[in-house]
Amino acid sequence: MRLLCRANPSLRHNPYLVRRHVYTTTTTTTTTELPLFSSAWLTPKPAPSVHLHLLDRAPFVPRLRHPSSSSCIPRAATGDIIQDAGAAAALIAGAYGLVFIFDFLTQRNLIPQSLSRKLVHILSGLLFMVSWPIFSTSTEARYFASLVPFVNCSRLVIYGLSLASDEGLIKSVTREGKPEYFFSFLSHHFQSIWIHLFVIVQILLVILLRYFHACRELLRGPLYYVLVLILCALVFWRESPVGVISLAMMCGGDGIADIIGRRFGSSKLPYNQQKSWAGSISMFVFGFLISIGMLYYYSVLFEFWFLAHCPVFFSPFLRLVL
Ligand SMILES: Nc1ccn([C@@H]2O[C@H](COP(=O)(O)OP(=O)(O)OP(=O)(O)O)[C@@H](O)[C@H]2O)c(=O)n1
Ligand SMILES: C/C(=C\CO)CCC[C@H](C)CCC[C@H](C)CCCC(C)C
Repeated sequence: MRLLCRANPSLRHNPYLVRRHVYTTTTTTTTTELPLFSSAWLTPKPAPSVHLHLLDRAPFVPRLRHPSSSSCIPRAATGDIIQDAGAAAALIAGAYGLVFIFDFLTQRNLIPQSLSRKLVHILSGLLFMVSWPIFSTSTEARYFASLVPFVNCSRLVIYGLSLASDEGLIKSVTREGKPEYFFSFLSHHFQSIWIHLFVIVQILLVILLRYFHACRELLRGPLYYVLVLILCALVFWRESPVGVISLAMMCGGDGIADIIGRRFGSSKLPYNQQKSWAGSISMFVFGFLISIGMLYYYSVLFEFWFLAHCPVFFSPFLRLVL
């Protein structure tokens, strides 16, 4: 990432890569940039005082919270809430659609179940991450976004515990739709009361599932997967490359390792006969390429915004030809 920033200095000012707080007072404006991998990435944003007003780091539409606003605590505007709720609803529908499409393709024997599962694995996380910019720039946006994997998490738990049945989901995201045993753990860094609550709920859930001890495969890989999506959305969101790179590696790299490894993985790793050189190498190569692609996607989005509001020579496209 440091290399990326050195190669393209404008990335340093990218809101997706660099946490950048801008505070305006009645007399002064202060800008603070944190080092790319500082632990301060995870620290809570300082609470605005009576004289401080947060300027959203908006990639698309920058908005200044007016000093004249009745409340000094930044709250999501109604427009933001409608936008975020709409985006979350659209993505939840999209997730149902994705599972439905791959179930349909598997039912028709157009693709094998193992490929269907890996394509759902690759596409759902990457599409989820690609769609983050449709959420508003309010501080609450990440909570709305994390509703999408949370709804899917609930589906997995409900069907995994056999409280209800959804053959389409089971066929699209499991190996053979057969029950398996479950075990798990969860521990991470968190920054707000909501995230603490989320972790407590998840830990209780894990204890409950361990107690029942007879859970389906839905409660292993797919459950870990959606938990990581929730975690990355809540903790890193669009503000840090850590979440983007983690999801690119988990969704893209790991999914492609399976597809390549199964086809060209005759030469196995010496310490693990389940994994091949072809699979492991493609995990790193494709994971790296997808990470770069995702970071570039976010940097280009920001530059488009910049292009609309700043002198044209900041455009990456014009920079290419100048
Ligand atoms: N580094 C890797 C990773 C995966 N694979 C191939 O992909 C398959 C699935 O690997 P993995 O994704 O780790 O397994 P799971 O998704 O946990 O389960 P499943 O094997 O049922 O897909 C392996 O059996 C192997 O053929 C590989 O060759 N090399
Ligand atoms: C098969 C999977 C993991 C095991 O290797 C992936 C399980 C995926 C979930 C059941 C569905 C997740 C949906 C995403 C949270 C949102 C996708 C949104 C998008 C717009 C399609």
